[in-house]
Amino acid sequence: MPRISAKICGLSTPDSVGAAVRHGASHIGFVFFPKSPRHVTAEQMQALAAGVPGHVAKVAVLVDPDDELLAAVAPAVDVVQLHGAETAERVAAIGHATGLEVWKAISVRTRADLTAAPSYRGAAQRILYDAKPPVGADLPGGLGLRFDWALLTDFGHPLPWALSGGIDIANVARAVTTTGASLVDISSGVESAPGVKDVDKIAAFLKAIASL
Ligand SMILES: O=C(O)c1ccccc1N[C@@H]1O[C@H](COP(=O)(O)O)[C@@H](O)[C@H]1O
Repeated sequence: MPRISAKICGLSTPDSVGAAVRHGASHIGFVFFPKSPRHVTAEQMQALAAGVPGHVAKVAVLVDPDDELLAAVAPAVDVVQLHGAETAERVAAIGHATGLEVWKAISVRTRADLTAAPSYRGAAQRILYDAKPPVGADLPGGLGLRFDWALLTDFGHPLPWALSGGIDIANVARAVTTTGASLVDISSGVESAPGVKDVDKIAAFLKAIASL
């Protein structure tokens, strides 16, 4: 079992799913957000996820989802990642309604942004720290942006957590050393263009993770 686990996010082709699974991803993510170049429908995700072995957790990345979308997606995944402005009450309700593990993404630019995390205790099972997008950005994540990882160095994490935002093969060792993350989440960093996953980059990234 590697010391550091990795979620490869924004998968939309059988090849990229295969590469993530074959090379040891602990989690694979599917984005349900029409403005995203990684957007998939529930039907596409079900087809992509069909042959994924049980030890690889399937994560649905959702942004302020309504109940209809949740009902369409939840039966085929193991984890719901909420990347919008969901309150703790909404996060808890989604957990109860779906029976799934729920991750809440927190957008970070300054230390003050971290104060949102404790409010999700008892509602989410994991916090995902991501970089805050620029004002007016089309996407709340998946922009390849980093935040100041040193902000997490002495932070008293209220919940299990993962690190995301601008991680790539060149910086992942520093990301892990600086923050102490044991689970990292990557999307843009294993792409050749927005939404286009590169199977060689996926393989190289997971190889690098295994050696940390
Ligand atoms: O990837 C997207 O398009 C996306 C859309 C809507 C919400 C979240 C999205 N991606 C998440 O963003 C982070 C970081 O991605 P990156 O490595 O910086 O590109 C990751 O958690 C994705 O799940």
